[in-house]
Amino acid sequence: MSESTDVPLVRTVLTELPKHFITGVISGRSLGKIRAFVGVKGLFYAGSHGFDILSPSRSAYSMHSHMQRVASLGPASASCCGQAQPGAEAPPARTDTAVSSSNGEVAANGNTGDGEAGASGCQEAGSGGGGGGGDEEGAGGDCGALEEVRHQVAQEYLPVMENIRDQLIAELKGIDKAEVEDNRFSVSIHYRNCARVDVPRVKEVVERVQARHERIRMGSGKEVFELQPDIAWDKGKAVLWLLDKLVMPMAQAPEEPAPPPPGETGGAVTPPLPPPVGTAAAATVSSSNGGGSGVAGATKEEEEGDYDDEYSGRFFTIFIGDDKTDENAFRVLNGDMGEDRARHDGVGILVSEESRETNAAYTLRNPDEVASFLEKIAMLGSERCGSSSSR
Ligand SMILES: O=P(O)(O)OC[C@H]1O[C@H](O[C@H]2O[C@H](CO)[C@@H](O)[C@H](O)[C@H]2O)[C@H](O)[C@@H](O)[C@@H]1O
Repeated sequence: MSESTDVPLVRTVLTELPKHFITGVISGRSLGKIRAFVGVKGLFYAGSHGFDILSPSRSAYSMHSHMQRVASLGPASASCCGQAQPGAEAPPARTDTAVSSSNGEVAANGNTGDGEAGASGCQEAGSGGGGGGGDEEGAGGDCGALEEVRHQVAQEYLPVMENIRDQLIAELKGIDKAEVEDNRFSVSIHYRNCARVDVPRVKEVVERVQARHERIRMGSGKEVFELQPDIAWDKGKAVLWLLDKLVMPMAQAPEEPAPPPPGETGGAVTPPLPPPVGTAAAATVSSSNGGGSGVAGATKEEEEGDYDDEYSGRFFTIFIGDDKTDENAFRVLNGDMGEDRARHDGVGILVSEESRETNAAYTLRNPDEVASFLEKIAMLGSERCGSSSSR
């Protein structure tokens, strides 16, 4: 977020959105940092460029009520989107790759770590939390909640990444203002404050450290180099994973009929699924460099509701991002990665003041425009609920 960005507005919008749409944040920062930075509960978070994914605690519950509303009686039954329906039960816990690990965030050259502590302590639902615990209380915590799903894509690389971090810290010591940032599955080497003449030296060190390790790739961003596991994973893959493994299965989950709406008696009959409702969203969140993004989902039009299976077409994903690494997610939503367009329909929105080559379909100029856009989406969500509950 730029300094002029209305941060409280962004937070309010991000708090509002998940009541109506499945909402998430994907960042190059570590999971712990991005959760602490955004500080909103009820979102999906993916850190380390999507290598480290965490569903919100109680997400299954709230999504369940979204979906239950959709699958049972349609809008007329809704108390309101995102509100738990009376008697609605949380679906069983889903667990995935759950690990516990030490707090991995360190910083060099004066860049203080921001407390990954316990980000990995929240993932193993119902198992006592394992590890750190207490990660960013108030920033999405709820350790021990049964519904959390943690998915770490390259867990076996953690010791390697720690080695890389330590080597970089040691070998960049002689270069003034070069900073090493530990993002757990990605180590970022910032040179924004270095003398221009030192930048090639920074690059040399990074390349040397990279060459010492197998299957490590080097990327770059805004005045930053990044080393990360060289596996077929990125923000686009993370979006697909979220859609396929969490969002769609949860949409399918409710099989029991919803309780009847107030004033009605008798069991609810489950009619065929109504047209697509809900959305998945993934996006990077704003950062102090003025970039940033939020996420939201949108409703598809009823006329488009001719689908060949019960998942397809039900989700429309809006991915907003400003970083080079967001292009992978834009590509996924364009269907450029051979993905089934019907299943992964959506659009990418690039946040940029300047015109630049992109796979995104649309542009917003800055974080303030992102905030206004998301506010409108949130309003649409709440209007939909308002009108549906009055029907
Ligand atoms: O995926 P994102 O959420 O867009 O994160 C990308 C990088 O964000 C951070 O770096 C950015 O902000 C820095 C200042 O805080 C700035 O110096 C840098 O140029 C920006 O790219 C973060 O520090 C990186 O690790 C992320 O990869």
